[in-house]
This record gives sequence, C-alpha cells and structure tokens, in this order.
Amino acid sequence: MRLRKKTVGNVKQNTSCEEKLEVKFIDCYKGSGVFAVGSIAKGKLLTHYEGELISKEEGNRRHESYSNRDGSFLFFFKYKKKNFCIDATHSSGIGRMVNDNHKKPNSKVVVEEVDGHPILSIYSIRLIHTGEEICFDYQDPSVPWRKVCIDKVDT
Ligand SMILES: C[S@@+](CC[C@H](N)C(=O)[O-])C[C@H]1O[C@@H](n2cnc3c(N)ncnc32)[C@H](O)[C@@H]1O
Repeated sequence: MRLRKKTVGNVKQNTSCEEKLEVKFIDCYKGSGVFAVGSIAKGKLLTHYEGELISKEEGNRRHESYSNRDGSFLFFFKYKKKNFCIDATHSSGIGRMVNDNHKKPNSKVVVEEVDGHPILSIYSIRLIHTGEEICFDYQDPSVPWRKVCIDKVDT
C-alpha cells in the first residue's frame, strides 16, 4: 500500500467509529475485510492504520524478508517530505484489515500528526450503509488482484 496524494492534516481529536465496524471473513482469495454494522456519515474518522513506524528503507527490507501474506501489511507514505512505512504485521488494530478498492472506495487514508509523529487515519468519504465493506484505494496499480479483475473482464 502507498499514499501518493498529499493528504497530510492535523488531528482534530476526533473519536473514531470503531464500534460501527466488524471484521468478517469474505473468501479464501481476499481473506477477511472490515464491514459497517451501522450507517456512517461522510467525513467520519473510522479507525487508524496502527503499527510500527519505520523508514521506507526498513519497510523495503521487511518486504523482502516477509512471506507474501505478512508483507501485505506494510503501508508506505510521505510525511514532511520524507518516506516512511507503517508495518501493521503484528498490530491488533482493525485498520490493517481494510481491503483495496480503487474503483469505488468509500474511505481514504490521511496522514495526520500526533506529538510530532505521523499517524495514518482512515476517514469515510461518503455515506456508508450498514453491511457495506470498508475499502480504500491502495494506490498501487501493481497489486495482483487488480490484474485478476481485468483478466475476468477480458475473457
Ligand atoms: C492489509 S491486508 C487486508 C486484510 C486481508 N484481507 C486479510 O484477511 O488479512 C491486504 C491484503 O488483503 C488482500 N486484499 C486486499 N484487497 C483486496 C482485493 N480487492 N481483492 C483481493 N484481495 C485483496 C490481499 O491479500 C492483500 O495483500
């Protein structure tokens, strides 16, 4: 996952809507995902992408050393013109379970600052209905499942 667009903001002490989120198994290919158990208005803080804050270089090193499954919890982003990564491999946060959707995302990740450190917050970008899967755009065209979708359309 990457964050290429400039989405840096200051934390406004928002309380998150985590009580309206649940993790559910989807299928063997996609694994689990995060779903809304109540309707959520546009612009709400859903949760954070919690994990260990590391440099981009350390993120790349871990990417090489992790198995495919573990490596999928590395989130690369820019903060104050420097490149960072949050490694959520060992996090218990729900944010790490949000899946990719580049066509119709209903949330987005914003880099915010707390005590001089960057954090990743996930906000709803439209009204989210009960039962909907929470998803944001990973901004990584190379992810394999997007190719699977294109192949399905083409054939
Ligand atoms: C940050 S994890 C999200 C949680 C994951 N689904 C799980 O059960 O652990 C990212 C991984 O989820 C899967 N994933 C995310 N979005 C997907 C999508 N749109 N289609 C298929 N798999 C997806 C991929 O395996 C990806 O490496």
